[in-house]
This record gives sequence, structure tokens and C-alpha cells, in this order.
Amino acid sequence: MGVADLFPAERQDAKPVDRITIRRPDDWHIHLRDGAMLKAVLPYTAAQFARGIIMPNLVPPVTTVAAAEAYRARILAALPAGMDFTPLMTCYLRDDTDPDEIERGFREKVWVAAKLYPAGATTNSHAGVTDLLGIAPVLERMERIGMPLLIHGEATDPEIDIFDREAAFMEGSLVPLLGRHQGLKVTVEHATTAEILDVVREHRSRCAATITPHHLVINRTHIFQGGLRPHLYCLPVAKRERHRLALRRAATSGEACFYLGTDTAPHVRGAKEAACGCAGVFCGPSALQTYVQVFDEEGALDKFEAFASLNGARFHGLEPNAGTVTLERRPGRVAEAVTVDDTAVVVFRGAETLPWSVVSS
Ligand SMILES: NC(=O)N[C@@H](CC(=O)O)C(=O)O
Ligand SMILES: [Zn+2]
Ligand SMILES: [Zn+2]
Repeated sequence: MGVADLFPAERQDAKPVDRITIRRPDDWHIHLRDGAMLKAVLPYTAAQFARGIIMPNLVPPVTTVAAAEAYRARILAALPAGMDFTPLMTCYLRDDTDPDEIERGFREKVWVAAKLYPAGATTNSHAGVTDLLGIAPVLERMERIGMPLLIHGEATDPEIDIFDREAAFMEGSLVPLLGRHQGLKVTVEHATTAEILDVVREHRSRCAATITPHHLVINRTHIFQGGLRPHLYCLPVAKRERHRLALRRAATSGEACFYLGTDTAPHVRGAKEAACGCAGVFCGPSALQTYVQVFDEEGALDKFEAFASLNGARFHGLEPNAGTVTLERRPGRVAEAVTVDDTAVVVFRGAETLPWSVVSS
């Protein structure tokens, strides 16, 4: 073995890239909420992303075509003048969801996917699905019409250790579901474990996973570093370091089955800093800066466009966006919080100076 083997030339000599231009990215997992919160948080997402899948876990949830159309109209009305953002709507599945309503909304291009919340798994999921076998007719219809199923993949049995709930769902529900519905397109949202990434790879012709910025940056220890950090608490909760490293490898691998979904999930400060705090990390304002930093750290900036702007569009059968966004290795401070009425929503990595900035879109 010679010196060249030990110190490959690229590592030794390559000039670091400090500016990258990619097709405008999309965010395939967003919570925008409604009312004043929607108005406050939407500009941050629209500044970074051209399109986004809007989660339907409002109160009450978005379960009908009419409700999805009305919500889409409220989002477009909240968009500041001059900004351009396309909300892609989803249907919240319930035990009594009607396959005909699902198909109608998909054919009328109101919704692009349906969302499975196991009942009780996460924020505003109590009206979700209690029995996967019970919604087989809905899943069969979705399979037939090519409509993707988006999954919050956690088991809901309160006896199961919170750090094992994704694994329990994977073994007890996801793998059997993929076997029962062999043509169904499935996205495992906000993946947090190494093992679920391998299940996705095994089914990659019709299965994908989204990966959040925060799960690439924090592991479960960070939630307790120096004291309880409620703003780092989300579901699925961050796992051990080995899982974070597996997520970084998957995201930066260039594999088409992994793509961007921030799961930006705003809750007002008082709901997070509470005796019983809500799950959700508000990462919209720092999302692209965080992702690009991870790709840079992993030496994979050449794979960033696939993850952020191509793979998700391909999975959903959409064209990539026409415009571009440029990011630069230039320190930029992230806003600490976003004001909503007389309170605020604390931003993930808020008030930190991050090494990369979004310079134009
Ligand atoms: N991720 C979260 O912790 N919370 C999300 C719901 C979800 O995506 O599970 C929310 O709506 O607040
Ligand atoms: Zn979720
Ligand atoms: Zn979410």
C-alpha cells in the first residue's frame, strides 16, 4: 500500500466547494397548521421550497375532498405576495374512510397521497386508524390507482418502550402491509432507525423514506444534554447515535428511495415548555442550511440535489422544479423564534450561526 492509497488525491488536494446551485427543492412532509400560525410559518417554508406535502392532522383532521380544497385555499391565501409555493394536499385516513372519496380526491388532483396515523401515535392522531386490516379496501383502491400511502410508522401500544416503537411498527405492521399490498407505493416518513432504512431499500421499487434535518443532527442524548430540551422532542423520538449515522449515510448516499421531508412541526412555546410538552420540532426556517451542512460534512455535496430536489418528485410522478436555489458556505444566523399572536415558536437551531446560508432562489 502506497501513500496515494492512504491519502487519496481528492482528499488531499480538492478545493472545498463553497457554493452550490441545485434545482429548487421540495419538502415532502410539512405541518403548516391553520389561522395565525399558518400565516406566521408559511413564508419560511415557501422561501426554501417550491412544493410541499401538507400534513392533514388539523383539529378536526382533513378527511374529505372538500376540507382539503378549503385548506389548500387558506394556505394560498396566507402566502405573502410575490412568493410562489404549491401545497400538495393529503387525506387523513380513518377507520371509516370511503375508498370512493379517496379515489375522487386523487383523480380530481386535490390530494396526492393519503396519510396513515396509527391512532394515538403522535400529535392529533387520535382520530387515526385503529386496525390496518380494517382499511384494506382503501389500501387496495390506492394500490389500483397508484396513490401513495404516507406512514407515521410507530406502534401505539403504551407498553412498548418509546425508543422501540418504530421497530415494533416495522416488524408488526409495515413489513406485513408491504407483503399484503405488493403494488402499493409507501413512504416511511421521518425514518429514525437503521433497520427501517434497510426495509425501505429491500422494497425500493415502490417504497421510500423521508429523513428530517433534526434526525440527521441530534441523537437521543441531545434531548437530555445539560437538562431537558423540550424543543428537541418530536415523534418518532431521536434514537441512538448509530441510527443517526445510518440516517446520514442513507440521506447522502444518492439512493433514489431517500428524500427530503422536514416534518417541520410548529407548536407555540408554552405548549413545548410545559409539564406535558407537545411533540414536534419547528425546523422549517433552518432546514436547507442544516441539510446542506450534513452533505458537506459527509463529503457528499454532489448528492444533495438528488435528495432535495429529484428523488421525491420522481417517487410522486412529478417533474422536478424549473428554478434553482443557491447555497453558500457563508455564516448565517437563524432567527431564534417566529412570532405568532402574543407568543412565539422556537426554531430548531434558532439563534445559532450556521456555516451555510441560502443566498438566492
Ligand atoms: N413529528 C412530531 O413530533 N409532531 C407532528 C406530528 C408527526 O409528524 O408525527 C406534529 O403535528 O406536531
Ligand atoms: Zn409523524
Ligand atoms: Zn409530521
